[in-house]
Amino acid sequence: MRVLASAPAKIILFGEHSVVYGKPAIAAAIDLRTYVQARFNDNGAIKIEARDIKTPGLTVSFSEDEIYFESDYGKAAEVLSYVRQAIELVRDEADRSRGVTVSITSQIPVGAGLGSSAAVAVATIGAVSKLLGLELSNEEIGRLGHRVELLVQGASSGIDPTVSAIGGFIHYEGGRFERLPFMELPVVVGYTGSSGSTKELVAMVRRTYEEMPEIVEPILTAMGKIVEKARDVLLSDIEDGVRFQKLGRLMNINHGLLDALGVSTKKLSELVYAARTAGALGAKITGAGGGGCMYALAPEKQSEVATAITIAGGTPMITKISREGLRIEEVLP
Ligand SMILES: Nc1ncnc2c1ncn2[C@@H]1O[C@H](COP(=O)(O)OP(=O)(O)OP(=O)(O)O)[C@@H](O)[C@H]1O
Ligand SMILES: C[C@@](O)(CCO)CC(=O)[O-]
Ligand SMILES: [Mg+2]
Repeated sequence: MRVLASAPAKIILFGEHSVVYGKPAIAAAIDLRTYVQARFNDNGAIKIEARDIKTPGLTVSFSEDEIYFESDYGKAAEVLSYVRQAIELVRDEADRSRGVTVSITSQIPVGAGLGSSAAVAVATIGAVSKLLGLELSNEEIGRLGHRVELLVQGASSGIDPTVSAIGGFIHYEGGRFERLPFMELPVVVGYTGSSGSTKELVAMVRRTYEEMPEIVEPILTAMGKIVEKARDVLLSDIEDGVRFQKLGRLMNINHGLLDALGVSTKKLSELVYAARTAGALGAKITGAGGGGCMYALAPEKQSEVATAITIAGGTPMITKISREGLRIEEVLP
C-alpha cells in the first residue's frame, strides 16, 4: 500500500513571535505544498528520502584518481528531525513493528518563514497515519504537528501546523483557533533568498525577553492588540478599499515591532520599503524572520510591487490563499 498526502505553506498575517507568548495571531494557508508519500518496507526500519533538501556538511575531496566523501551525519540527522519525529509519533499511536519509507518533494522554500517545517510534519503524519490505518481528523493531525515542532524546536505556538492541517484563514490563541471568513487578499510574498532557523530565532527573542522583560513585554502586548484590531477589521462589514488601508497600517506597525525584537535583516527591510514605495498599503516580515520572506498587501498594485521586490534583489511570489489544508491525494493498494 502507498499513500500520498500533501499539506500547504502559510503566511502569518499578524502576530508571529508574540503568539509564542500566548498572544493571538492571524495566519492563512497558501497554495504552495509539500508532498509526502508513505509505503511499507521489509526491513522494519524508518527510511526517509528527502529529495529537495540540501545535505549539509557533505565534503567532497578530489585527488589524482580518487574521490573522497565525508558527511556530517549529525547535521544530516538534525535536518530530518521534523520528519523523523512525525513518523515516530504516529508509530507510537499505531504499530511500531512495520518498517515505513517516506519520500518527500516540496514546493516550499526551507527556513523562509512559510511554514515548511509544519507542512512537512503535517503531510508526513497524514500519509503515515493513513498507511498504518489510523483515522485522525485534520484537527488532530494539526495537534500532533504541534507536538513535533515542540519536540524539535523546544518552543512553538502551534499556529503553523494548525493552519497547514486545516487550511483557510485562522485566528489562533493559546492552542485554540477560530476560522475567519474566507477572502481573497491581494498579497505579494517577497523571498530574500536566505534562510533563518525558527528554533534559533525564537530562542533569540526569548533571551532578549529574559534580559529586558520590562521593554519586551509591552512590545508583545502591542503586537497582541494589533492582532485584535486586525481581526475586527477582517470581520467588519466595510468596503474592501477601507479594509485594506486599515490592515496595511497595522502591518506596518507590526513590522516595526518585529524589527525592534531583532528578527528583521537588512534585506528584509529593503524588500519591505521597496514594496511600500511601489504602492503597497502595508508590508511586513512573515514567519520567524532572520532572512526568509516578507509580504505586502497591494490591491491593484501586485505587479508593480512584484517588480519593485525583484529590483531590490528579492524573488516575488504572487500567491493565493488555500482553502484546503492537509489532503490525501491518493491511496494505492
Ligand atoms: N522538504 C523538506 N524535507 C525535509 N525536511 C524539511 C523540508 N522542508 C522543511 N524541512 C525541515 O524544516 C526545517 C526548517 O524549518 P523552520 O521552522 O526553521 O523554517 P520554516 O518552517 O521554513 O519557517 P517558519 O517556521 O518561520 O514558518 C528544515 O531545516 C528541515 O528540518
Ligand atoms: C516565530 C513563530 O511565531 C512563527 C513561525 O512561523 C513561531 C511559532 O509560532 O511557533
Ligand atoms: Mg517552521
